[in-house]
Amino acid sequence: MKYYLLINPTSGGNKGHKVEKTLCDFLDKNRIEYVKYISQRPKQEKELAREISKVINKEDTLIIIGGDGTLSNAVNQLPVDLPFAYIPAGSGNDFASSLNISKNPIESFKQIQKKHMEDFYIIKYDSQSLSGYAINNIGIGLDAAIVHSTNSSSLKSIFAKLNLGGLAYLSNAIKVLFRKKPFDVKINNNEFKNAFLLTVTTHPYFGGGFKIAPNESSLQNSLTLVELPRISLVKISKIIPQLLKGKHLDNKNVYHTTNRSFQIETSSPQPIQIDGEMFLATPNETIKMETQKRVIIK
Ligand SMILES: Nc1ncnc2c1ncn2[C@@H]1O[C@H](COP(=O)(O)OP(=O)(O)OP(=O)(O)O)[C@@H](O)[C@H]1O
Repeated sequence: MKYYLLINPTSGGNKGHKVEKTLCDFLDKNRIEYVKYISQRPKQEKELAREISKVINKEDTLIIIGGDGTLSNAVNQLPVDLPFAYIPAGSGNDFASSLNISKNPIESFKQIQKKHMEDFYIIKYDSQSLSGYAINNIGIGLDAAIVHSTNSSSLKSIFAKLNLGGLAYLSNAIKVLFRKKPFDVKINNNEFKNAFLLTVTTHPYFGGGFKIAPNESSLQNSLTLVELPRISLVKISKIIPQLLKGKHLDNKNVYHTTNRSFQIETSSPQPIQIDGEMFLATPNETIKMETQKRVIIK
């Protein structure tokens, strides 16, 4: 029995490397057998996940160490029935928050050692140009533009080092708010005019800790869709404090619904973020999203 560690050392402004060191010192000290797979370049965790899944035995445990992006890339390559564990080392760590996984690496490792397995649900998506799995959320429009702006901002790693991942999103959200144009969209064949923000999520957390869907849970076989039309900036500014308190769904301008699957059709090209990675939806792209069961060791 051994542990397979898949590590992104650069995640969370090099937090991945610190977590690797702390964990490996602990494993060495306690004579626990492990093998390290360290990603040396962006996206290499995909290859490493495929390699590990070919050699790992039933009694072994795969532990993914990195941020939400690393986990998302790895999960997309793993067989759906392969249980895995996760130790967060990102800047936002929304996935870890969703399953209450400790951000202390030794604490979360001790929990993993107990080998408690739990079913949870991620998003399976499919369209003319995109297919795969999302562990957190898929956003179209404003949401994607914010993620794009945050990822390309030099402030992200500074905020990460200060443990303020959410602040990086908030400052970029305010910047993008003034620029993004609304769009028309069909959700399960119902027309929504002037959509501005549209997110489908499998758990509450979004953008480094904001609860966009406070009642959703990864442990539930469901997805929540939240949509906000382009309303005046005065009205939007009233929603921001509500969002910070997790009360925005009470606002009459915010549409939300929970289902096991959604079909979304965009009428114009729109940026899409899938677990923080940017794509572009072509006009009339139909994106189907549904729940997909996975197993976590925690
Ligand atoms: N050695 C490497 N050098 C640079 N980038 C890497 C390396 N290994 C992996 N990556 C890439 O780093 C990107 C960011 O990783 P990740 O999202 O896990 O960290 P983060 O952005 O700090 O955390 P979060 O998503 O929680 O904010 C991923 O797209 C991943 O492919």
